[in-house]
Parts: sequence; C-alpha cells; structure tokens
Amino acid sequence: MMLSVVDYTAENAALEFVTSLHETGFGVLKNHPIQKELLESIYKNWAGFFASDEKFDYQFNVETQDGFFPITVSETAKGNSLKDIKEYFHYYPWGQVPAELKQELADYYQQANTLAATLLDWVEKHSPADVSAKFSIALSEMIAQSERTLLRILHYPPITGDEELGAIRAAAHGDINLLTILPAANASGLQVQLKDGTWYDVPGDFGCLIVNIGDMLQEASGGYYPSTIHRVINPEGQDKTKSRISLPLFLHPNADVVLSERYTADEYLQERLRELGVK
Ligand SMILES: O=C(O)CCC(=O)C(=O)O
Ligand SMILES: [Fe+2]
Repeated sequence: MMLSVVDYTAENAALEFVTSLHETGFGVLKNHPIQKELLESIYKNWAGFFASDEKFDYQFNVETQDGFFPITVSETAKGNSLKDIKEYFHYYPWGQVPAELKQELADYYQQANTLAATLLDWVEKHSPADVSAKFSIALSEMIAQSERTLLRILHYPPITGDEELGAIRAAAHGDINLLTILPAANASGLQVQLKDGTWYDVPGDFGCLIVNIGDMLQEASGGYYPSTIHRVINPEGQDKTKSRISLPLFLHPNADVVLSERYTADEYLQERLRELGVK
C-alpha cells in the first residue's frame, strides 16, 4: 500500500495526493494551510466540554442531527452489533453549539472547507477522462455553500474495563460523504484496511491532515476512488487512561446534487442514516 505523507507545498503534490487517494482511499498531507494553534485550542476546549455536564443541555435533534450524541446512543457501524466507545457533537453553522465555542469552530469549518475545495479540484484535474466525465458538476461545486457539511467533534473516553466485550472506539466503517478531512488526532489508533484484509496504522504526526474518500465519491466515480474501510482501535497499557479527541469534517454535497444514475446526494444519505440506526 502506498500511503505516504505528501507535502502540500511540493510541486507535484496534487498528482501524488490523488494517486494515493485512488490507490488507497486515503491521502496524508503535511505543510497544509490549516492553523495548528486553532486545532490545539479546539482540542483543549472540547476536552473541557465533554468533561462537563453542560453537554447534556445540547442533546442532539433527531430531525436535524445537530448537537450532542451521548455514548449511550452512539453509532453502531453498518453490519455491527456493538456500539462504538465514543461520544460526539455535530456542529453545523446553523445548528446548536455553546456560544463560547462557536467562533473557533466556525473558523476551522471555513478553513477546512476552503482546503477541501482545493483538494477536490486536484482530484478532478488528475482523474482519468472517463472518470471525470461521470461527475454531474465539478466536485468542488457539489459542496459549495452546502449546509450539510458536518463537523464532528469526537471524544473517545478512557477505557475502564466495563465496556462491552469486543467493542472498540470506532468499529470498521466507510464514511458516507464525498470526502473527509481529518486532522491527526491527539492520540493514535486510526487504522485502514488493506485489500488483503489486514489493518494498517494511518501515518500522521500531530499536524498532519488525513483525507479519505467517502462512499458518495466512490459512487460518483464509479469506484475509481475507493471508500476504504477504517476503524479506531482501543489503546493498550498506560494509554488506556487517556481520552482521544478527533475532528473529522465530512464534506457533504448539496441535497439535490446528482451523484450517479442511481442516487442524488439526499437519497443516498437518508438510506445510510437509516442503516446506522441514528435516524
Ligand atoms: O477518530 C478518528 O480518527 C476517525 C473517526 C472516523 O473515522 C469517523 O468518525 O468517521
Ligand atoms: Fe470514518
């Protein structure tokens, strides 16, 4: 598997990055334009949020899917029976969020969206002609001003030993959306599944950005870009006592964007949410 770290500022960055996405479903970037200080501040402030009971005032809205998802209702990955060991908050610019935490999330959301548009332009530019011909509109247009793009702040609590047998932080899954932008978390654990079924640690020190293809781009590209299965495993030894925070941005097309002959973005999403058991 060729999953090397691509220097965003290098001359051949776009081609290398898109090659990695095609071959592995993942790409890792260093020297990208998202501010590290902003990420550090978000991680710190949200560790505080998850540690306080204030979170229960932001219970998620079933219809609109914004707000806090406690560990008791956390997702069950498609095809899995155990719940993940995680709690999370869904931020949308129009959704609920504690006032004192809003500005930096809005800043991050904006920076990451801008970067995502550039990366989608890279994908478009370096796709074979028969693949780009399938896209109903430019990929970066699909997500432009989309109200559906979701920033998830994830908190994986320390492992206590009381977890359900076999449960892990995030069971093997593919992402539903077009593309996911994920700053390297404050702890390891993210793995991708190779074609032979074995698991491989995603490289990336703090400061790297991990990007992966979601099911919607796999669908739209006729499978040329694979939505690779990934998971987050539990820590061992000393690290059990540490929680883990991560911050994936799930780029979602506008609802009426045509993904393929079979689906619009909205039809695809509704089908997947039902399968996840959160809707
Ligand atoms: O926490 C991580 O590193 C990955 C989370 C993830 O894959 C997801 O929420 O879809
Ligand atoms: Fe994921």
